Amino acid sequence: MLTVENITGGYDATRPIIQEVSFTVKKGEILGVLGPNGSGKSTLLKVISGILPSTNGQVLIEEQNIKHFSPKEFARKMAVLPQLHAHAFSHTVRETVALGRYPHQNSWFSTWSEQDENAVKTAMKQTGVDSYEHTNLEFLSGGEQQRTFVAQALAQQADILLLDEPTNHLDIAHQRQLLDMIRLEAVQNGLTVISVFHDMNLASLYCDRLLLMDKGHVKAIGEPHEVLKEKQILEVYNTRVSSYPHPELPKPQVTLMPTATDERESYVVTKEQFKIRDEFVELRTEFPLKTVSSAVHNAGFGWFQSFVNRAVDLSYMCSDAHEELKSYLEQHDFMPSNTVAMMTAVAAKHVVIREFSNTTGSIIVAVTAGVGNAVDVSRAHERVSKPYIGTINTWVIINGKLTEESFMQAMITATEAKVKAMQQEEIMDPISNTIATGTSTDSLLIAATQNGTFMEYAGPITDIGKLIGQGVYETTVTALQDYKRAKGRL
Ligand SMILES: Nc1ncnc2c1ncn2[C@@H]1O[C@H](COP(=O)(O)OP(=O)(O)OP(=O)(O)O)[C@@H](O)[C@H]1O
Repeated sequence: MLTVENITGGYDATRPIIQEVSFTVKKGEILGVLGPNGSGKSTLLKVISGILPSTNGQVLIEEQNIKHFSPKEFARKMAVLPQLHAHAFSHTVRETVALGRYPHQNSWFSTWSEQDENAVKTAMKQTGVDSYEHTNLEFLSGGEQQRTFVAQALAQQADILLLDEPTNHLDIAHQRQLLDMIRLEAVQNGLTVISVFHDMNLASLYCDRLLLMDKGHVKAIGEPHEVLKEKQILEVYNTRVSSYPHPELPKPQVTLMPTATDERESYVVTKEQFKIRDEFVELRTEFPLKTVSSAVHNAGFGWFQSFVNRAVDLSYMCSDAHEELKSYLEQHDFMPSNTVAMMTAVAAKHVVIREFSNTTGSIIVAVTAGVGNAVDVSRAHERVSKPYIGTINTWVIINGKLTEESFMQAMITATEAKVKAMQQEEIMDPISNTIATGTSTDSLLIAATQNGTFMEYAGPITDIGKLIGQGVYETTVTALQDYKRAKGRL
């Protein structure tokens, strides 16, 4: 365990750079150090590693003050990758890495052991520099040089590793490779790591805890979600960020919010922009719309400029509907990465498109309703049969600026309105013989221009919620009546 106790220090005793810094790092833990330029991150590492003096406080390794270690003893405890290297360009990669073995030798290179050899070879392999071990550093790229210096620090086989921007110069693949490897060393071999990062997202992904420096002081220390708070980042960096979850890991990620004004002009989507083709309904917009949907293609949140509701034959069967739909979009001149698409068994000509407005703004609702597969969701557990095609696809396009909360509430409001329409039209679940709440494959899309009226909430008592409720209900009722008419039931 490394303990930093109330450390104050810097380059000049009369002007301490870091002040009263305290924290502990457990064995096998990775602590990421963040902070703006000049906040004292590198200075902190230099004071911890004894390169710079402290005027107050102490650094302890396993409860022993580092001042009591001999230089070689200390080097076996702690290895340092500095931010700026004294580039020994005339050395080969192997020679540079071998320098890391210095603390393990009695006299300079005279006792090169098998253990030294193995440590150098392993470190070169771990960092992927073994293939150019005999090349002089001057002939390597910045990233390759960086990895050689990391290899040197690893070859030192110290218990604690201090890294100053280890991913400097590295491409995304080498960033991942290096940090995966360091994480593995921490988890499997108990390597303790303190590393300076500029990239908050990488730090969040790979570190157990983060320490945020501000003007030489510790502003915050804790797990990534405790440190990467929007307000805290704004205070320290004077920069607005937005935090979002990593898609696979419980690690927050942040994205920069530019101060530059939005170049998009104010614009609205109108009903006339919808086109009904033979095989699909399409909407193409001038600017991307922020969208959340359960569509087949590009579900979830995103920004998209074209929207497709494709009619397929009742017998449509495909082992990979995602791929098939993607090539269909390409064939029909849609850019798949910029398009949300869903499928229906209802002919495109049966789509019902309506525009609704009140003082808050306007929305357009488009519904295709096929209810051959109607289900009462509260009785669905009684079913064993596989679903067949018969889907209600609902689009709600909103001229306004929604929060994420409103997007979610808009989905609930629209779903409730659809259920009410099913009730109104007495659409039955043929198996339970109760009123259906939808079909087993319904899809919903909410898309907003993100300019115009700010809509913080979209529940039924808000102006926008009222529009969605009325709009989805009335449009769905009409679509259901059309469906019945088409089936000759009315
Ligand atoms: N060699 C030096 N002599 C005197 N002062 C220095 C020296 N190096 C840095 N400083 C000062 O110490 C302060 C902190 O610098 P430090 O390098 O620790 O910041 P940092 O957080 O690592 O910044 P960066 O993100 O830019 O690498 C700065 O105000 C800087 O001017």
